[in-house]
Amino acid sequence: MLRCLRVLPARVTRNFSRWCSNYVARMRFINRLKEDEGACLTALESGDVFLYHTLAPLLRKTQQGVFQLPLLPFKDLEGILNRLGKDGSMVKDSVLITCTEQNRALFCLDVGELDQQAVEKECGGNFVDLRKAFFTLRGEEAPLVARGQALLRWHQGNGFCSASGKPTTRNQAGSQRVCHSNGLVYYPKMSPVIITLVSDGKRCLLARQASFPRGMFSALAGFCDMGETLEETLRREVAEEVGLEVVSVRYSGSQHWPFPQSSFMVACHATVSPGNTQVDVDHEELEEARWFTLEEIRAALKLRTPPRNPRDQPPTIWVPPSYAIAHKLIREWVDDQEHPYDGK
Ligand SMILES: NC(=O)C1=CN([C@@H]2O[C@H](COP(=O)(O)OP(=O)(O)OC[C@H]3O[C@@H](n4cnc5c(N)ncnc54)[C@H](O)[C@@H]3O)[C@@H](O)[C@H]2O)C=CC1
Ligand SMILES: [Mg+2]
Repeated sequence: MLRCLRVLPARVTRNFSRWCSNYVARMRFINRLKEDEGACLTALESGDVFLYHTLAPLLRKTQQGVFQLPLLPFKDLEGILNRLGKDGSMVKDSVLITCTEQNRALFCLDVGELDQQAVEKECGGNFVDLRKAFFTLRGEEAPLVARGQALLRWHQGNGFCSASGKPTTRNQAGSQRVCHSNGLVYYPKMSPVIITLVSDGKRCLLARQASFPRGMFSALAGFCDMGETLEETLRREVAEEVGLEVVSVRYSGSQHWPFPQSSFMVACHATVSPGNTQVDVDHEELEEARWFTLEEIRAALKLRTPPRNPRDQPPTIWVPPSYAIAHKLIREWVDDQEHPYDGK
């Protein structure tokens, strides 16, 4: 980032430092809310809450036909709960998600114990499956619903201490749970996953699991084993799933992936040597894996995803849509092929 800043005009760097100091203040504020019960409650009372019903987020369709995540001010939500015959103090069960750039704390709450249709009517929206919400929402809202569901799911599944069997209690922010009988503290869990696009210099390797939608191919992925480095996971997964030995690894980026549960996806490019490209697929894990040329990948990237006509014969090859980190890896690979790094 600093290297980029050197070549930016002064106006841009001034704006960046203003944004940066606001960012630092926000991050410190969020951190304080996790530690300070009173401050967190005050932030909730002046903040906004978005809703889930049995882990399905509430969305609202605007007159322009765009789906949005409705944010309900604390007082409004208290009123809605009272009208539905519930004690409004239930809002205090909300879990802290983030703080907006306008410095409003943002929380989420699962109202699964209320009648779904009654809440929908009161709030003017619909509870939809997370997968649909994640694929429909725009910009920043998709990661927010994913994060909210992951935290709520974690709370719902960690109400008891696995050592004592006694109930655990959460802090106001919902960033941890404690067993008071033995002092054990539990934090939300994610499973680290490596996802990698393997290249032989001219082609890239994509695979499909039997559970993927018809025609969809993606990068190779696998969960980290206990004690492994990411590089070790990557080399092992590629060896296990397609029988190839990786010779180099380059980090690309990361993404929280909410399906089927919370995974922390770390995306990397990998290469095998051009003399070692014979694919040997583990059919327990993958239905198919094969090398694709640049032309085939360009054609797949041009398709609308998922395609309108998935029953076509023969099936069209398509790749995950733009919000999936696999898509970013594939686009980067195409860029690298079209504009190879010359080392300068
Ligand atoms: N965005 C994308 O394009 C893709 C995303 N993925 C995601 O990557 C993740 C891992 O991919 P897979 O190929 O399924 O992994 P994988 O190749 O490690 O195989 C899955 C198996 O690993 C075992 N396993 C080990 N640790 C596990 C854990 N913490 N949770 C669940 N199973 C565990 C289970 O036996 C499971 O059947 C999944 O969350 C999947 O949704 C996978 C492929 C493409
Ligand atoms: Mg796998």
